[in-house]
Amino acid sequence: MEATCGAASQLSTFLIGSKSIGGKQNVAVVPLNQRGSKDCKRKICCLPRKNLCTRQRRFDLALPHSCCQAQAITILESGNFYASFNEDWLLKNKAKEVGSRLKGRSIFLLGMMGSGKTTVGRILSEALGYSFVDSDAYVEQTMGGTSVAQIFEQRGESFFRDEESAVLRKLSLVPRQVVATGGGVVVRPINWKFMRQGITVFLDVPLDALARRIAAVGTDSRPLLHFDSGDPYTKVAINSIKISKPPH
Ligand SMILES: Nc1ncnc2c1ncn2[C@@H]1O[C@H](COP(=O)(O)OP(=O)(O)O)[C@@H](O)[C@H]1O
Ligand SMILES: O=C(O)C1=C[C@@H](OP(=O)(O)O)[C@@H](O)[C@H](O)C1
Repeated sequence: MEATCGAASQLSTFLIGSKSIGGKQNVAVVPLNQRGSKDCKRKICCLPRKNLCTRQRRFDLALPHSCCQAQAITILESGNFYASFNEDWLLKNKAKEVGSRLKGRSIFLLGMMGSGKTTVGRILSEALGYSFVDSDAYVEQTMGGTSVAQIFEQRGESFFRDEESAVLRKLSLVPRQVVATGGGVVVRPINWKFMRQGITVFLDVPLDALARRIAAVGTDSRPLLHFDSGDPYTKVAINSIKISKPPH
């Protein structure tokens, strides 16, 4: 991993309710799957207010109280995606609400491995009438179908990051897309320049939920978790710490 490791205590600063990801401020944050939270005005999404080019101004798309009472958003927690109907519905409705304000600007979804960038990205793109692009899949395509795991194994992470940045540069020029990025995209400062041509949204998912999901699907497509020791929680936590550290 290119980013250096830091103390575990730094994790919460970056991931829990924070708007600072990879050392960058003003990333829209979407807390998902926080079962048991008492905050009924939980934000589902924060985007810049009015002029979406103005990064300092924000508005919160708070869930209606009635939705929270029905515990709609907590339904997704559990790793049981079959129970996701309500969150799917909420996401689509929020997309309709903000769609016209986006004015065609693309959305870049950020988040840890397993945070749901691909899952949410597909739903969001459909609701917005945008195209959906998975940046990992795009890199694989440019490499003639070589999988991300193979690229890591054969060429190393740095090579993958170069390819990823090249892909993001291209994507940053295209409007009306929802882009699911790779979990480690934040470690290269240049990537922020590309992604901020659109709107960056961080999917904020607690570590235990991430670990459960990764454990359920395995680490085959996630080479950064291909180290021997540790249960899924430990692996996800270690990786989170690495990419949460601001780049030098
Ligand atoms: N909100 C959610 N609640 C429960 N499981 C989810 C949720 N979003 C995604 N998942 C599951 O977690 C796994 C990883 O999701 P994925 O969208 O591939 O994440 P990412 O693209 O961020 O790595 C998949 O098995 C997916 O079905
Ligand atoms: O750190 C990254 O950039 C990567 C994260 C993973 O993607 P997801 O975040 O989509 O799981 C996986 O494809 C690969 O390890 C590369």
